Amino acid sequence: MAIKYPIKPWNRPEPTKCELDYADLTNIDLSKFETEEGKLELVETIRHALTDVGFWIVTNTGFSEEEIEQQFAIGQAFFDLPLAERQSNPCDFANGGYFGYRGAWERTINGTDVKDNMELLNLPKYTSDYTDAPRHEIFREHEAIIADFHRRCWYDVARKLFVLFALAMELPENYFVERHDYQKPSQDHLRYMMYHPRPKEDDEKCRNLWSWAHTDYGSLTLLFSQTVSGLQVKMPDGEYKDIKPQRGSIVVNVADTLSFMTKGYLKSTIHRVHRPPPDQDHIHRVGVIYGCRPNDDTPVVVAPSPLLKRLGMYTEADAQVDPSNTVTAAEYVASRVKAVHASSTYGTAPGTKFKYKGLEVTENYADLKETGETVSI
Ligand SMILES: O=C(O)CCC(=O)C(=O)O
Ligand SMILES: [Fe+2]
Repeated sequence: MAIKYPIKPWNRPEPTKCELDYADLTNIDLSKFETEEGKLELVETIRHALTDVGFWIVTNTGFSEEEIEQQFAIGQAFFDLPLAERQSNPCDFANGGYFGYRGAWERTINGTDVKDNMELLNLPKYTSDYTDAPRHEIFREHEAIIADFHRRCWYDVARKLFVLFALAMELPENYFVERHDYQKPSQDHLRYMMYHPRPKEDDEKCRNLWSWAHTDYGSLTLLFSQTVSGLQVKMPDGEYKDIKPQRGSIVVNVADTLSFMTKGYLKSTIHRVHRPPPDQDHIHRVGVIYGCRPNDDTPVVVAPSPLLKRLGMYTEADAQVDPSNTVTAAEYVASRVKAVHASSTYGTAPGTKFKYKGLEVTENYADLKETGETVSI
């Protein structure tokens, strides 16, 4: 059968020559996971890194550089399709749905006339629950490669990190794995993403931000390292630092539900995407991301970790919570997706809170220090 959607090799952009202030992130070398000794060493590393930034560099994940570049190439091929074709299978934001397509230039940014420059496509899991999920023809044609990549993001990377987190928190090894079972329905997705360069004058009107400061909604985000700079993480002192591209590695961060399940011990860290440095600000910035979320029916309750108990963070009230009467991961994520995406504007006033039945995060906000604004909490 003739190939309708050939995937052209992807040319990785050159790293910036500008000097940026990079965050010093702990490296988690997953090749060590395979031996008992190595695994214990990783647990020690994680134990020390758990509470620092909430962002790590994960290496030796089993993905070759070629496999990763192939995913960027698939993303690029999708974004090269005619707009009408890309626009099929839109996300059902009104109902909190996040599988499918979101176009760029659809929303204005926080009171300005500048439009959102971010375009994305989220693919659900390759399991029997999602056989009938709408998928663009290009993805069907390359399904074998994409499905393999999708599954390995979970089995080879997220699963191992969940084991390490559980051990570091003195929980049964599979505590988090069971709550994120790849075979069960969840909002996990593989994302191809593109930021379109915008005129300097437009960027200046929205603080040069391509993605507003935010936390992610699920449990873990796996961001395949890319060479166009811009991703910045908010450090504990409130300053933003850049994430240094490291070919072949994955930048991993904790998101909201995992933070709730650990009473904030694991930090859902605020990050943003800034207009890239001058030698890269004309490049279409392609991203490949795996967003990991708890199984849809997982109650968002605090894990009974002996560590949290010793720290006084797991309280009697946490022990009394009835899991059958609690917000589920699917409910939380859907309500947040709805709040952020089912709107014609993007970005909220500094310090705005998103609340859903007792779960609360600070919503897409510009940095208070930068704006000089204050909020009463
Ligand atoms: O594009 C990036 O580097 C980060 C994207 C991001 O933070 C997100 O999609 O949640
Ligand atoms: Fe994010």
